[in-house]
Amino acid sequence: MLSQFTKVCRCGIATSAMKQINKVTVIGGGQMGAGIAQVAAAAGDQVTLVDVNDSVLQNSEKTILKSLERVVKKKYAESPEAGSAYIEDIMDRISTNTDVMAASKDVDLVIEAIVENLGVKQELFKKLDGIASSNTIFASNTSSLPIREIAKATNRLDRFGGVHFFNPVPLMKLVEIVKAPETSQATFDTLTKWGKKLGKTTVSCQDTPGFLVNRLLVPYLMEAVRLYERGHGSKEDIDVAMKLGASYPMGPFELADYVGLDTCKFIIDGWSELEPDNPLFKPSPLLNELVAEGKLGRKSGEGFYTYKK
Ligand SMILES: CCCCCCCCCCCCC[C@H](O)CC(=O)SCCNC(=O)CCNC(=O)[C@H](O)C(C)(C)COP(=O)(O)OP(=O)(O)OC[C@H]1O[C@@H](n2cnc3c(N)ncnc32)[C@H](O)[C@@H]1OP(=O)(O)O
Ligand SMILES: NC(=O)c1ccc[n+]([C@@H]2O[C@H](COP(=O)([O-])OP(=O)(O)OC[C@H]3O[C@@H](n4cnc5c(N)ncnc54)[C@H](O)[C@@H]3O)[C@@H](O)[C@H]2O)c1
Repeated sequence: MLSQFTKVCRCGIATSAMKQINKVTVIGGGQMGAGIAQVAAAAGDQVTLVDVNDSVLQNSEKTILKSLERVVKKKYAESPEAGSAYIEDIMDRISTNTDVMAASKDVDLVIEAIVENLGVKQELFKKLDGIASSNTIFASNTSSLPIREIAKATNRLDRFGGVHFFNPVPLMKLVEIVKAPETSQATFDTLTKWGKKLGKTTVSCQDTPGFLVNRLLVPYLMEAVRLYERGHGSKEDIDVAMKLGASYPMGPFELADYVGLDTCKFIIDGWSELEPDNPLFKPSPLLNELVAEGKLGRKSGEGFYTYKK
């Protein structure tokens, strides 16, 4: 049987066609998953947000609501009633679920934003592949892992791509769309169209380490921490220097705390394993120490800096 994702051209040969994404399951209710769910629902998609932990999902709903309130304060400054209706409309399109299998059975797209660990992501997609419709496209929001390696856990390499959002998702304008070697053109086009529907600018990436942005950003952040470890500048001065001297909105230490130091460590550990001789990817003793102490940045209340809870 031909799937919806396949059309027959006049010559009678089955070809893949771009499809419309309207129903989305987002797996992982942390900072990225909540943001992706928000922007997808704001663009009109029916969204189910999934996490293994119900208290995370309650928190995600609060985060989305808070973010929408900030959006509305600007967008509907003159009309608070229209603002409330806008929020209600979006929140109505988002449901939450801790049952990943039930939530992924009959949707157009499953996008994963769980912990940055290859084995955990592969295990998730292997299970999903068994229950999701053959029409469903799978995508990962990974920051640093090869899309093809994650996709290999499934039998749908052609319907698997990377969709890399940036933090905070509601404000950051870019999405990297990653075409792994077996990602079909139809899947790539569908994901690109979806990124644009969400109001983002998309760039096309090959499945190379860090895609475009992180291949440049990770060495920069690692150089900042090494500068500090060598005692060549305080973290406060380095942050001020990059904000005022290079016009970055956040300094490197502020940004690492914002991203989450556990995620930063997962990324650099993975890359240093892949290329142990590359000095740019050498792990940082200070980053390791902070993560071992549970200091994960803003989300845990302390990282390079301390935050009010
Ligand atoms: C040094 C350590 C080294 C170790 C690390 C090594 C490993 C490397 C790790 C790499 C990680 C990669 C991660 C990932 O794959 C890729 C990324 O996502 S990288 C992160 C990209 N993001 C950024 O670079 C963000 C930079 N920061 C900013 O752009 C801004 O600071 C900000 C976040 C937009 C916040 O702006 P501010 O002006 O500072 O703060 P305000 O609170 O005043 O906000 C301004 C304005 O925006 C509204 N707003 C803020 N947040 C939200 C939201 N979530 N939703 C809706 N609206 C929001 C806010 O209301 C304000 O509106 P206004 O009042 O102005 O009308
Ligand atoms: N933090 C960033 O700035 C950023 C930016 C772009 C991409 N990413 C990528 O997005 C992904 C998520 O990052 P984050 O910062 O949102 O992490 P996070 O720690 O905030 O959230 C991850 C969530 O996934 C949940 N989870 C873990 N395993 C799960 C499973 N098997 N099934 C369902 N839920 C599960 C956890 O309970 C947690 O709530 C990572 O791959 C990361 O590299 C992060």
